[in-house]
Amino acid sequence: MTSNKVASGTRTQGILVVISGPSGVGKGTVCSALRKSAPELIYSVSATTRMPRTGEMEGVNYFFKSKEEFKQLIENEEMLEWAEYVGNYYGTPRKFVEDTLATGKDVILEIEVQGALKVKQKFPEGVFIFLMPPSLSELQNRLVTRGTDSAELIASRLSVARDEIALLEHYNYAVVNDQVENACSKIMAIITAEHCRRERLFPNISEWIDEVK
Ligand SMILES: Nc1nc2c(ncn2[C@@H]2O[C@H](COP(=O)(O)OP(=O)(O)O)[C@@H](O)[C@H]2O)c(=O)[nH]1
Ligand SMILES: Nc1ncnc2c1ncn2[C@@H]1O[C@H](COP(=O)(O)OP(=O)(O)O)[C@@H](O)[C@H]1O
Repeated sequence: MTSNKVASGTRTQGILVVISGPSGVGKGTVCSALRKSAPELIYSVSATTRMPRTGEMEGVNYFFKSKEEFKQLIENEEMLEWAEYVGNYYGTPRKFVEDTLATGKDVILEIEVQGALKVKQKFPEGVFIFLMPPSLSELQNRLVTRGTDSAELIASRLSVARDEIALLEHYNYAVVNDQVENACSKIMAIITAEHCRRERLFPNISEWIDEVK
């Protein structure tokens, strides 16, 4: 990975990377693989009103909140974005994201599509990556295989997925999650390319070119 410390020694803002896509596409799986392979990326832990699943830990998977607590966070403007998704609230704590970006580190948000589009309004300079399933039938297989949802909830997630895929055009990149390793490699390539594009490697490149002329 590239460093966000520019040659002159000035620290620049990190990149906000938003990984989104329909439920069951593999956002959680891909992000936990990235967490292992690219520990320099910082993951934002969301708040939610949904019940913890077996093995999930407070502050690691989510900050678990009651509906009242969640509404209070919204009122106090502590949420960068929030969305209601299949009957529960999910949101990104604002301060952690802003403080981490200010230290020059890249932050990953793994969030659903409505929330991603709200973040885009506040951080248009972010990198918005839509994780695509290889097909709708494979998406259904993954939701069934995961075994966390009832048939009714799976049908509801699939119906939401069709509307979400229609919003692909608002994203900077689409990555098909065929194999987890492929998806991770593509995401890492995108982040590296974005660093290069923002001239993080040679932020003073024009001065340097003047010097060699
Ligand atoms: N808008 C928004 N969506 C979130 C946030 N955190 C998680 N999500 C999304 O909410 C959806 C439901 O998450 P979850 O209940 O963990 O189910 P799963 O991802 O389908 O296993 C997923 O699409 C998550 O990516 C958040 O902070 N904001
Ligand atoms: N590339 C892949 N190929 C096959 N199965 C996958 C792949 N990525 C994820 N899965 C499986 O699909 C299911 C949904 O993945 P998950 O990460 O929970 O999705 P999301 O976070 O987008 O809701 C899980 O059972 C996971 O093991």
